[in-house]
Amino acid sequence: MNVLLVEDDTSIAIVITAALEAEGFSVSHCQTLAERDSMLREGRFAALVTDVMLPDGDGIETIDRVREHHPQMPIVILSAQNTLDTAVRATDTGAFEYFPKPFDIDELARTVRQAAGAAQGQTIGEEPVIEGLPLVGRSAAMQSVFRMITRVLRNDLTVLILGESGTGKELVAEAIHQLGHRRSGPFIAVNTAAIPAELIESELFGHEKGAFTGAVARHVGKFEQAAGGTLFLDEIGDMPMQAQTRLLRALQSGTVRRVGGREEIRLDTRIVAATNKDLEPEIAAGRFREDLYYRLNVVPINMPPLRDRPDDIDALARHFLLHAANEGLPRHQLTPQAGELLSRQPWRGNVRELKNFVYRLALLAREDVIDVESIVPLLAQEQSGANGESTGGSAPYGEGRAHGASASIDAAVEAWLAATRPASGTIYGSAMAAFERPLFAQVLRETAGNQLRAAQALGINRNTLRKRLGELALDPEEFARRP
Ligand SMILES: Nc1ncnc2c1ncn2[C@@H]1O[C@H](COP(=O)(O)OP(=O)(O)OP(=O)(O)O)[C@@H](O)[C@H]1O
Repeated sequence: MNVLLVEDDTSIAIVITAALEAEGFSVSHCQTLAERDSMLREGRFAALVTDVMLPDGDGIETIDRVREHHPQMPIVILSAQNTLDTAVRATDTGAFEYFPKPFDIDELARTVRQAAGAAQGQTIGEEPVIEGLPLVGRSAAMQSVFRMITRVLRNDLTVLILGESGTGKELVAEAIHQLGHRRSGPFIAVNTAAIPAELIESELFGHEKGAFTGAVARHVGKFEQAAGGTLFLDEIGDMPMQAQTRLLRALQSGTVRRVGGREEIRLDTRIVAATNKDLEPEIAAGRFREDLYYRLNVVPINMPPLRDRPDDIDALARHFLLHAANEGLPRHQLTPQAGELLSRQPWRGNVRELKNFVYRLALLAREDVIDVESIVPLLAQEQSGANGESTGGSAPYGEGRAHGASASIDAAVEAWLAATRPASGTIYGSAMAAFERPLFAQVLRETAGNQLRAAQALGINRNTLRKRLGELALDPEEFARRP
């Protein structure tokens, strides 16, 4: 069986060809769309494996030309642009499979074998593509999230999104809605943990007038409001038992009944649920219904914590800087070293914490180009818990790791070493000088520039202080309080 490979990167083409040949295929290779079209006219191929960005155009946009003459031919798409948008564009073509680069070459070869074996082709999706979804993720872990998203867009399978707080669960739910076949309907999000237990059923299922004291009018519940669209049930792990039972009944029967009502209303909504709780222990402890878990967990999507995908951090930080600027904050850029430093932080509050941090940075940074020096003090604050509300999340992190002030000094030292890289043999001297400057500045601030009191507080000789201040170009006058 012959496979046509369209790939302009010769070294990648060589590797793929070898893997496909090992799988028993013969491979015809070309580098442009024009060559692709002419080879397809002339030869017979069991499958097409194509890159997206080619010298004479886009491998996805021009797939219609292939489909016209070869409607049944399985197509496997390879792409270096690992955005959700590309994943969706690729699957919208009805491609057999989409591989973001870098990919596992053996998996690719196996997939082509499967595709050629099945050789049944698929129809071209009719759905237009929504550009510019704000889901950033180039890590392998996020690429598999994107793949899962593309698999549920044309069906109504229930999706359960699992992951720590701030990992992007709600954003993924929105993406499923906006890109899916129900996008013209509403997206209704309910935080089940935020609703008082006694109101939850009425919130979800609605109530009839007079159903209970205070029910002065009929209320249409979230299930009905979401008709034709998507219902996002957030924090499902915190739902009270009784509401769980009613939810299960609704999912089983495909109908809801308003509280105090008799009419059975057919469900017409895709359900996406999410939780940051590990549901299995909740089930074991009798706090979450096992049968409901199985009902919801049809398609699980696991959101990896940010610390497990450091490859995403630089791109996310740049994305948020851009957003901050679009929202009227000063426009900044990030140096590669600064991006690298951010990528090494734990971000216990995940993407939410990073986002808040970047917005604060955008607000506070004085330079247009943000380098390590602007980040270190803010990071130190972040890690000493000064911005506790922004760290969010209950996720356990790094047992045995230093906390509080010592953690912030650790982080500052690590960042400083990474950024300045003093020559071997000079590290101690440079580090002491780097540490002395902010230390002296702080003590001078506290003593309003009084050198005698500063020297006493520091426990050093006044002349030594004066000499060091000169060497460090610190002017005590600057710390004198102005009236
Ligand atoms: N991959 C991503 N790309 C861009 N922005 C993201 C991404 N992931 C998360 N965010 C942003 O981070 C913030 C937190 O995300 P989101 O609210 O979706 O998290 P969550 O997992 O639902 O959190 P919680 O469990 O606390 O509800 C949001 O502002 C969201 O837009």
